[in-house]
Amino acid sequence: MTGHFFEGAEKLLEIWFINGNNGSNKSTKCNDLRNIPRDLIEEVLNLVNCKVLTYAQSATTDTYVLSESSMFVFQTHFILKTCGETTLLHAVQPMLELAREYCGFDVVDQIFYSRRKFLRPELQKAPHTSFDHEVSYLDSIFEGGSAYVLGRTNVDCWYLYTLDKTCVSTKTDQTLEIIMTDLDEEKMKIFYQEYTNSAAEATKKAGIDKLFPNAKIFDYLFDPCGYSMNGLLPDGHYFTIHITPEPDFSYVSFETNVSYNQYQELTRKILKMFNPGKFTTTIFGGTASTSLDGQRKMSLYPDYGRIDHQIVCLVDHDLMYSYYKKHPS
Ligand SMILES: C[S@+](CC[C@H](N)C(=O)[O-])C[C@H]1O[C@@H](n2cnc3c(N)ncnc32)[C@H](O)[C@@H]1O
Repeated sequence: MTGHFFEGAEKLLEIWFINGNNGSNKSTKCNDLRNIPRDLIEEVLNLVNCKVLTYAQSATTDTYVLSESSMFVFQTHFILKTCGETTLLHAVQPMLELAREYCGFDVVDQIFYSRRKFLRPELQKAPHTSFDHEVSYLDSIFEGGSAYVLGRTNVDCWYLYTLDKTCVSTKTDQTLEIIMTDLDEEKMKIFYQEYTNSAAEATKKAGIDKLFPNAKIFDYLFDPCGYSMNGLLPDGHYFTIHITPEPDFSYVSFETNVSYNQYQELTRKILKMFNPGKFTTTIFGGTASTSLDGQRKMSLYPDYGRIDHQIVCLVDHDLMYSYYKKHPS
């Protein structure tokens, strides 16, 4: 394979912290990741090989649109999502040090590192050259890590690394991620500067602004093509969409932490918006949030066959992975 290529598949890292020193494991006002100076966050992002394109703050969240995807910083956790040939895991150790120094967070409550199988793994830089190398890297930092692979390793699969322990703060959290490939070429034209003048116009044309009408949207249209957006909802929830529209390796991801009861409807809207040939959904939930049981029966979509469907029950979280392929027309 030669010529232009971009690895859309993101590496996704989420780290939750607690203050082990105050006995109660409760965070105080000083225990806040948003206290880390912005220039130090940017230094960490340099190590990962990505740049900040836009930065904004809400009452609950600092949000960064990056040259390769996104970062969200909340009081007790952060989410870093980077694509291309970035070296996301180089952010782990520096972020642990910054969290200790500026926020008094001396204990990692939980970590989730996940990604889909890369299209071209041979282009990745260490430690991302294989999942085994990523696991060894994380094992050198954390104790009690567990590594999982879901889906078919010879077709399409999804990897996860997490800590095998009970957690304090993540039990009520939930996340939906939809990863789409083989996208509709007509729909992907929206995300080329040749057809669309600005990021705001792309957001409108695609209907992204209608997904959560009360969201504040931070969007970016790349030259000559490509699109990234972060959305902040008034209640502190987020959503984020990243688009690689080139037909030979098209890729779109959608992620949100809004509540479970919206997932079915949201997935339908996203499928209509992008019309992928294949997609996976991962639904992640703390065991204290609404049970995944309802999702299990609901997650069927008319134009698609569900090829794989796996449920993993971790110590404090349940995870549902599903892989779908469009029916031949
Ligand atoms: C950063 S965006 C979205 C990333 C996201 N992970 C995805 O693939 O859905 C990637 C798209 O922007 C294009 N692009 C243009 N200039 C870029 C740049 N300087 N850095 C990263 N991507 C760029 C790529 O070719 C690709 O189509």
